[in-house]
Amino acid sequence: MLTVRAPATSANLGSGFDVFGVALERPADVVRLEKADRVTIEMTGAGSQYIPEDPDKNTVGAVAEALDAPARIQIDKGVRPASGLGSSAASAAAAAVGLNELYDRGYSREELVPIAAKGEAVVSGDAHDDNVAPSILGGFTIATEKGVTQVDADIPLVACLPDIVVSTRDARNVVPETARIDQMVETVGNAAALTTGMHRDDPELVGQGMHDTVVTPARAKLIDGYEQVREAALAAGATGVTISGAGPTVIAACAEEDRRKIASTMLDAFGERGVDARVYQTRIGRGAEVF
Ligand SMILES: Nc1ncnc2c1ncn2[C@@H]1O[C@H](COP(=O)(O)OP(=O)(O)OP(=O)(O)O)[C@@H](O)[C@H]1O
Ligand SMILES: N[C@@H](CCO)C(=O)O
Repeated sequence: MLTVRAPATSANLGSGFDVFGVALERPADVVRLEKADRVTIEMTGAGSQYIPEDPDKNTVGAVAEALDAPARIQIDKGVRPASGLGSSAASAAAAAVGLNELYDRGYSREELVPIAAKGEAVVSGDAHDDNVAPSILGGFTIATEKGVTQVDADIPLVACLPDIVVSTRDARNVVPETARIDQMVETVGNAAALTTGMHRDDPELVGQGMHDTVVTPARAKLIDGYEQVREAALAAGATGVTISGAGPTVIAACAEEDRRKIASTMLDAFGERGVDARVYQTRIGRGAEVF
C-alpha cells in the first residue's frame, strides 16, 4: 500500500489562461493505492458523493489505464469537485505519481504530466496540463504545447470557495472566441509581470500580473458576488484578485501580514450576498508527495 498527497492547484492566475498554474500548500487529496487485478475506486471526503467510482468516469481510471497499472484506489478528497481548485486534477496527479512508483514504470515527474492530463480529458473533454502540472511538480508552472516550465515560488495566497458549483465545461462555454489587440498587449504585459514576480517571490508584481480583461469578466457572471469579494479583498490589502481556474473559487495574492484580514473580508463579502463560503489561508507549495 502506498499513500500519495497531491495538492489543490489554481490555474490561469488571470493573465495565464490555460497556461499558468500554482500548487497550493493546502488543501490536498490523499490517495492510497495497492496493486490489484483490475481498477477499483473508493471515494470519501469533500464532495465525494458527487464523484463517480466508475473507472471510466473518474480521472484516476484513465491514468491507471495509461500506465497499464490496475490497482485498488482509495481517494480521500480534500478538494471539493467543481471548485476551481483542480479537484479532478489532484486525484489524477496522485494516481500518476503513485502508480508510477507502485509499478516501477520509471517515468520522470515531467513525463507524468501528460499522463495525468489524460484523466482531465475524462471530465472536461480536453487534456489540460495547467492543474496537473503544478499538482505533480509543485511551485509555479507554465504549460505550453512545448512542455512545462516549473519555477519554485513562495507567495502567500487566500482561496475563498463559495457554496456555488461551476463546472469547467460550463465555464469554458462562456470564454470569448476573440480578443482585441489592446487586450492582447495588456495580457502579455501582465503575464510577463506575473512570471517575473514568481521568480522574485514578489507578491506586488504577481498581484499586478493577475489582472485580466478577456476571460475573467465573462466568467465572473457565473459567480454571485465576485465583484464585491474582489473589491473587498483589494481594499483589505490583496495585491491581486482573480478567479481560480474555472471558478467559483476566488483567489487573492498578498503579503503574509495581510492574509488573515483578507480571508475574513472575503468570507464577509460573500456572506453579505447570502452566499456561504469557506476560506483557505495558504501559499504556493510543493507537488505530490509519496509516503
Ligand atoms: N477523482 C476525481 N476528483 C474530483 N472530481 C472528479 C474525479 N473524477 C471525476 N470527477 C468529476 O470531475 C468534475 C469536476 O471537475 P472540474 O474540472 O469541473 O472541477 P475542478 O477540478 O474542481 O476545477 P478546475 O479544473 O476548474 O480547477 C465533477 O463532475 C466530478 O464528478
Ligand atoms: N484552464 C482551465 C482550468 C480548468 O480546468 C480553465 O480555466 O478552463
